[in-house]
Amino acid sequence: MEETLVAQLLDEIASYGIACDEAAARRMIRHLLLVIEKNKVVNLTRITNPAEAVTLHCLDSILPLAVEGVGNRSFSSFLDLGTGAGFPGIPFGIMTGSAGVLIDSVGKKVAAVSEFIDALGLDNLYAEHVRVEEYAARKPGSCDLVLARAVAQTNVLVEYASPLLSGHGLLVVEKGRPEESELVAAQRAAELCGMSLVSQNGFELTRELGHREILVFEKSGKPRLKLPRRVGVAKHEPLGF
Ligand SMILES: C[S@@+](CC[C@H](N)C(=O)[O-])C[C@H]1O[C@@H](n2cnc3c(N)ncnc32)[C@H](O)[C@@H]1O
Repeated sequence: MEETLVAQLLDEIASYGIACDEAAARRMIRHLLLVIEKNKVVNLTRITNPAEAVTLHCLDSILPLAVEGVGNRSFSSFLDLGTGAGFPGIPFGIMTGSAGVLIDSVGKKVAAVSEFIDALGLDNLYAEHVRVEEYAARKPGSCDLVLARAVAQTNVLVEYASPLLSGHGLLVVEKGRPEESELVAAQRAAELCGMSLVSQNGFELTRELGHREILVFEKSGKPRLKLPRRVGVAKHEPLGF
C-alpha cells in the first residue's frame, strides 16, 4: 500500500507545480501511516481512509508552497499552531527542511507527534505541549512563519500570530470557504495587531475533496494593544467585531 500512496502523493503534488522528490513523499506517507496506526488508540483524526488522507492531510499541509511569496521564500523558523497529529507541521518540515516547532494544547497529541518526529528522524522539528498564548509570551518574535490549519477563526489566529512573528514574518491560514464576515473581522483584527493581508489564493483539492482558501498575512507594524492577551481572551473576546 505504501508504494501506491507515495505514487498518488507525488502525482498530486506535481499537479500544483510544487517540486517534491520521492524520499520526501515517502517520509510524508510514513508519517500518515503512523498517524493512522496511532489513531486506533489515541483520537487524532477523523480521516482514516488512506487515499483520502493523502489529499486531505499530506497534500493539504504543503499546499501553501504553491503560493507566491511562501513557496519561493525560505524560512529560518516556523511554528505550527495547533498541530494535532502533526499537520501541517510535519509535511511542511519534510518539504522545506526549515526548523519548526509544532505546538498543541493537548498533551497526548504532542506526545504522539514527538513519537512521529523521532520515528521519522526529523532533526529539524520538535513538538511542545503549550498554549500558543503562553509560547508567545515566552518567545516573542521568535518565528518568521506561523502555519495554522483548522484551529480557530482567522481574526483569532491573526492575534495569536502577531506577537510570535518577527518583522515581515508571515501567518499562513488555510480555510475551506470562509464567510465574508470572517474576512472582514480578520482584516480589522489585523489592523489592530500590526498585520496586513498580503494575498488570498483559492485552490481545488484533487479528487474533488473540497476547496481551500489560503490567506497570507504579514507582520507589518506594531500592534495597537499589548499582545499576547491572557490565555483564552483572544478566543472569548475576539478582536475585529
Ligand atoms: C481541529 S485540530 C486541527 C489539527 C491540525 N492542525 C490539522 O489540521 O489536522 C485543532 C488543534 O488546535 C489545538 N489548539 C486549539 N487552541 C490552541 C491554543 N490556544 N494553543 C495551542 N493549541 C491549540 C487543539 O488542541 C487541536 O489539536
